[in-house]
Amino acid sequence: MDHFAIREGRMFAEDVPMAHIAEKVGTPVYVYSRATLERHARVFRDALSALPSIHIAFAIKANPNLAVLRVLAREGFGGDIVSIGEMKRALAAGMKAADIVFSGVGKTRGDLRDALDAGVGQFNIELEEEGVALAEIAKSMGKTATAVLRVNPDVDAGTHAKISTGKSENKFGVPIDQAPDMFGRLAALDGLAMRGLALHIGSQIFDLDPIERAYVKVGALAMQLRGAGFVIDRVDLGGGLGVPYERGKVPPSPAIYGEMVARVTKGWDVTLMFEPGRVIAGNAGVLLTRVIWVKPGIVRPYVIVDAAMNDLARPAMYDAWHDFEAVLPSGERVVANIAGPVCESGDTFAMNREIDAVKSGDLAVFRTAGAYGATMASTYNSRALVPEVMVDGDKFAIVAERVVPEKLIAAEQVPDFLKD
Ligand SMILES: Cc1ncc(COP(=O)(O)O)c(C=O)c1O
Ligand SMILES: N[C@@H](CCCC[NH3+])C(=O)O
Repeated sequence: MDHFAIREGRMFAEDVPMAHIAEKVGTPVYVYSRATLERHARVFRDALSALPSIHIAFAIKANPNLAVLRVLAREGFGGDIVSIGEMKRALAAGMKAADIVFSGVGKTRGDLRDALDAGVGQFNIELEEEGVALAEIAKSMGKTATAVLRVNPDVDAGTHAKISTGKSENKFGVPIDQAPDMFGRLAALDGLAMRGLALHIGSQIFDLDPIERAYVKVGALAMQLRGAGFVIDRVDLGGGLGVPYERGKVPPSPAIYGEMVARVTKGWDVTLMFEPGRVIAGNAGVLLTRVIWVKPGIVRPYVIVDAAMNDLARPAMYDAWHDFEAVLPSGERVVANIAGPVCESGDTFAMNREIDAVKSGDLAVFRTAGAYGATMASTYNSRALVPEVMVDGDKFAIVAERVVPEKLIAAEQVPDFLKD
């Protein structure tokens, strides 16, 4: 069921007309559907229901909005964090510290201390020195940190180069051939309880084969370590499942993924942990925008919208596709380019795309913008920070306000030495 559907000629978010949100909040604005988020959380959980023991930690980087995290906390999800800022958000949204997994290659000693202090449930160690530091800090605090070693299985996830994380040249995880000895050295440290392994080979993955190959490698390593006498009671399988950005390009469903996981991990006798981000939030949000001008071009017209690369960075960063649809479609279609107002040629959402015909003042949405959308927004060109709205049936609420230039200017100062 699509919660951003055209009914009686106009687009709704659940039961709220999109035009109503634009009128009340202005544009550009991210619009999230609570019902979609809940459905995605349940579909993902149900897909793993055959597994004996699981823990799902939403990858907070995908969408750290407090209301979004609150919905997922109520669905029993923990959080996968990569910063103390994300930890603070997870806790503020009602996730339990024990359900938080701390990933990331650049946790500082201060980060490790803050996370231990808060009672974070699992540390995914990305290099030996980090593990040694974690052990020392935990010991000095009279604590024991529960940890797993993130391995880099050297598998190509077949995704965009900038979002691949499991190849040997990527910065993530320790080389799998060095993992057995490193695990042994870390397991011997006071202050650290090494309990298993983690991996995550990339994002927006459409092919389950590389994921399966990576899981098989990590499973074999887990069994080898257990055979050597180590306690291995958890394996964190990461996230990465793709979503359909473009009609007709459909990734493997969570159910198919769940069947593969059940088959590959049979007999592992561990708690399996998952860190889904995009698959939960991606299609639970759209970016609502208004057409400023339609500029005749030499080759094609440019539809200039009031959203820009600072609001939705994915097209500029990864040449990513986001479907563009009019809120009041006339049925007429045109081929056009779509661009934002930012002073960069890269501020282009689509080139030579067949889209709904739109004119100045019309509303439209970029779809599949609920993950890696608002969270990657900036204020480049001194534009306001884009606001976020959540819809729940026929109600909606602003869940992040538009941060206007006056507020941004108020956080800056001209120093005394420049005041004369
Ligand atoms: C360690 C880790 N876990 C989980 C995720 C979430 O990935 P996705 O949003 O593709 O599910 C990422 C991002 O790629 C990640 O780096
Ligand atoms: N930000 C990326 C995904 C990165 C995933 C985090 N490791 C995207 O928008 O597709």
